[in-house]
Amino acid sequence: MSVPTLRHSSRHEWLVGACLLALLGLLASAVAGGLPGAETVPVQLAPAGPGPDAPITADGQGLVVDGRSADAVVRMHFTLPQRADRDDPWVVWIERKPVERVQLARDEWSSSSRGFFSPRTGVGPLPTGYAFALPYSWQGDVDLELRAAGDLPAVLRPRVVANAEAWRMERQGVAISATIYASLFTLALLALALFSAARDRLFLTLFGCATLTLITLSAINGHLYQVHGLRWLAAWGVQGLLALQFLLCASLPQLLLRYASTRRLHPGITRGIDIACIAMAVLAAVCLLDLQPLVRWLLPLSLLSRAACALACLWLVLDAARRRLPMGWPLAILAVLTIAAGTGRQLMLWGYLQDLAWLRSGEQLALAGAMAILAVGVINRISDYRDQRDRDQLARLDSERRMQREAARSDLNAAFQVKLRSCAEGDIEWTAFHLLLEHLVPLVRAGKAVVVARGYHGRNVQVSVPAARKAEAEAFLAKRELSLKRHAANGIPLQQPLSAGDDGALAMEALVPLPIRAPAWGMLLLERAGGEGFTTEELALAGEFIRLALVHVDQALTAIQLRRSAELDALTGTFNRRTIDQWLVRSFGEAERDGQPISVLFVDMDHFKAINDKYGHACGDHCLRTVAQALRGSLGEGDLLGRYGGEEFIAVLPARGGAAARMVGEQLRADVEGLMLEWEGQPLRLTVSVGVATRLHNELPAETIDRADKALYAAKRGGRNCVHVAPAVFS
Ligand SMILES: Nc1nc2c(ncn2[C@@H]2O[C@H](COP(=O)(O)OP(=O)(O)OP(=O)(O)O)[C@@H](O)[C@H]2O)c(=O)[nH]1
Repeated sequence: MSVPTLRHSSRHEWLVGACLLALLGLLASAVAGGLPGAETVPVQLAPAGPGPDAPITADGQGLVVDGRSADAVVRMHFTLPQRADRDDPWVVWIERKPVERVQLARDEWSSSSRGFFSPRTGVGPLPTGYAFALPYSWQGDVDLELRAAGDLPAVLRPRVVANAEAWRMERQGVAISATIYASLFTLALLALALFSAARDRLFLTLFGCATLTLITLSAINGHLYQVHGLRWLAAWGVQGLLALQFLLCASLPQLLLRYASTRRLHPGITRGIDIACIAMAVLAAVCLLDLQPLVRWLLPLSLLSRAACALACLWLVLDAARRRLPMGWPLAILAVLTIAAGTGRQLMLWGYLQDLAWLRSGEQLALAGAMAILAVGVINRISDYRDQRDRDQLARLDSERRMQREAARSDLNAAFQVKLRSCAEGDIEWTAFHLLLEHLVPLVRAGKAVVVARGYHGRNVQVSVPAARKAEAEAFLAKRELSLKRHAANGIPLQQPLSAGDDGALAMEALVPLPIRAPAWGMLLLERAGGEGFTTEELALAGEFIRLALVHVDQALTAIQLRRSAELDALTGTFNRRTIDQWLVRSFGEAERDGQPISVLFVDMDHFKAINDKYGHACGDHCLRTVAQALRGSLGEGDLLGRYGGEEFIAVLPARGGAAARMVGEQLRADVEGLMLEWEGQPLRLTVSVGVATRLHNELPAETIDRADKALYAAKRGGRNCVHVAPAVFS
């Protein structure tokens, strides 16, 4: 299947606006949640011992964990005011960062040790920070030792807040994390449903990315290890986190590549992205295999791959936006936001920025938002598939229709060839139009159809379908004959709604003129029930069928004329000598088979040369035609008449013997003698001599003709204008 064209995204602008507004609302609420509450006690960090390199940030607010698993220790100093509410003690609250352990201690008191990868019960389902409740009795100046260690460099900024404030921050974190997880989970389900519906691997990639993002973010937040069945994943520690980040960095550009269909446009760059993605997937595998010599390189490589992934994604979405792909610009904006928030979060982890809620969750919210926008963009493809499917369906229907029409056209052609060949001359037009309607009406879904032709080859023809409504069609045509004739002269097909009849039913009528030469005219009328008109294609088809019918009518008529000119004598219209010879052979064979007599008469005009000489050849021709007509009139149905030579005719009389043949000969002679002929005002008198011969047993046509010829000669010698019957043998 060809790649569907992606379309302009303007119709989703409102949706983009709504999404961005929702996202901004969430961010605003996150920022509000991150502001220090009223009940916060200022904390000052100081070196725990006399050593020169205290692990404290420059502002004196953060403990620096260097990522080498050795404990970093600082002294916290703060002054606790008197608490009114015993149920709301002071709490040391530390942003949840991936550290192995963090603990507080003072004299004999020490808190329990907390760790990112050692999930604890009783901290809520989606913990945001490490909260250590301080004994209620503590008041005034307090010095506490804070210890922390981890495999990743991080800065911990302890805050002393009222318990209620700590819970507020926790609830805030739960709301934001739940929003992110729920949206990613919904997206993953949606992508899976879309994949099963559309069978496009793009949706499968979206599903994979949404799922991977969900897992990675929940791992980065430490929530993944809170899930009872997934606690074992914590065994991988930081390397598990890095592996997930590598995988995510490998999958996001792949998703964007598919979304942007850039593969075909920039093969070099996309091949580079592919190779980088494969390298990141390999690094993810290395993380999980825990290959010790490589471990120290994994963290810088992870930062590098995140930067590379960010750049690749930015390039892809900017390219998509430039090409005006659906959701291109909103996605580009969110990509920039995600990268900015991700950079801020990393700076926060390293201690360059304060622990603010929007820095904590901004990247994740922006990433989830970008995935949602991307999902909207790729869902747009569904309509492209639908358009493509509709186009395919139309093309299939069109080709089916073409094939059907082509088949009907060749059927019609074959029918014309078979039926018109065996048609009598007078039936050719009617038969052709009938065949035309028979083939056309089902194709154009016409309820009724009529072909009317006036003066076509000198004939008036009218054919209607269904035949049962012929009388109705005739009455209808009689009323409109004049207007139809006028329209036929235009030669342009048209259609018009028919005025509703008594039953109120609507109908469309198409008029397709027959291209025949004036003064003849003709029209094809098609009627379809209902308001649906005939398509241009249907009218064109009707025109084409009409032209085909007219061509075949002309061919059939020409064939008949050719046949006739080959069989008949051009001057007299009687059979020519070749035809008569063929008929004689056939008739003699039949007489032999049936045991019937057969006679041959030779009729020769008397003194014809004298007429020619006296009045000219035109007069002679006229006499020949007139005599031929008279002879034809005197012969019976089954008798044959032909011109055998100049002024000599032959008549073949099947089933008649000598006496009957002689009588016919006498009749012919008398009829010619009785002709009242005139030429240029002068009366002409014509006579003929007739020689008769009846077939003898086993006699061949040539032999009988020979005897008839001799009998004619005898008649001529006997004074002309008489009949002589040939004896069996001339003496
Ligand atoms: N006008 C005309 N004359 C023809 C045609 N074919 C033959 N003829 C003429 O017919 C005449 C035949 O003459 P003849 O064979 O002498 O016979 P005849 O004059 O009829 O004399 P008898 O047969 O002996 O009575 C010739 O003059 C031919 O030119 C034709 O098609 N048209």
